[in-house]
Amino acid sequence: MKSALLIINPSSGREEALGYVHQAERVLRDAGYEAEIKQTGGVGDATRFCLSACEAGADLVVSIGGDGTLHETINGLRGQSRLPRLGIVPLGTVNDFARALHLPLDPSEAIRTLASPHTRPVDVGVMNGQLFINVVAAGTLAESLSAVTPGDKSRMGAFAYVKEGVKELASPTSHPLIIRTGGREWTADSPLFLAALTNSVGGFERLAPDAEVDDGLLHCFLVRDLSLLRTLTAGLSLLFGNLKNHPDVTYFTAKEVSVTSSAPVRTNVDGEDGPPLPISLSLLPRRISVVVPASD
Ligand SMILES: Nc1ncnc2c1ncn2[C@@H]1O[C@H](COP(=O)(O)OP(=O)(O)OP(=O)(O)O)[C@@H](O)[C@H]1O
Repeated sequence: MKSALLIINPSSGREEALGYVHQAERVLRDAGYEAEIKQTGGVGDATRFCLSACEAGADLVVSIGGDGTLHETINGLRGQSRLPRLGIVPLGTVNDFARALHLPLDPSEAIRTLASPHTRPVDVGVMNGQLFINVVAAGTLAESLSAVTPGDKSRMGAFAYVKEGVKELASPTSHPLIIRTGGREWTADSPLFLAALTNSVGGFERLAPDAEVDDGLLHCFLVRDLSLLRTLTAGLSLLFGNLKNHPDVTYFTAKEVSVTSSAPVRTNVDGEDGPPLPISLSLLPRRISVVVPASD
């Protein structure tokens, strides 16, 4: 019999995940899995649960929660030679990765998808030895996203991020950032550097419209110091999927990038607080197989 581990974060999004446990168990049992269920209680649990499932030879690991739970779950796959397939039931606030993969955003439909025999290989990012699945951001705008509280997320959903972002955009602060890739180098006072693996960042599905989950590239945006007027035009470019062409944005793709600063600058990785700069980014092409609907 095949084995599956369901990792459930009861606090994700609007705190609805536990209500889907029985349905998920039933779908997996009908698909021939013996399913174990583990509930996270705090930071690092999803990583530990996933790691022990890998070591026990699990065929499928399912993340039931938001992007943060998914981020912790995939970090349990680090260094493993035989990887289980990854199932995703998006129950977070934004669910960027599920959007990028065109997975069903309706939890019941996503649970039915777990029985699908189809998978799609996806790239995984590496930042200072940690894995990420969606995006790394550095700078004051990234810090403002980390200021969103779980209470705000439960109450306001994705609007909680918009609220903090708009507050920061009204008077953005910049830090001196140095970006290096291959033989190239950029230095700029910047409120934001982004490296995205997928097109969906913070719920904006048009931020990096060229990014594919399996293209083997980091899609990088360096935003230079902006006046309020230019901030507004950059906001519009973001909405219309044209950010990379904005005159104050440097866009490039790379397989490896480093970001340093002479100032203390924090990062945000997959929507969660990350380490301070310096960071080194790279990726593992098509490393994880994600269960997708039959039509994908
Ligand atoms: N039982 C728990 N109570 C509180 N926090 C938890 C619990 N289990 C895990 N966590 C923490 O929840 C965070 C992940 O939340 P997740 O991203 O899944 O939901 P979200 O923040 O609502 O969604 P999104 O990332 O889309 O904004 C991680 O920091 C994790 O350590």
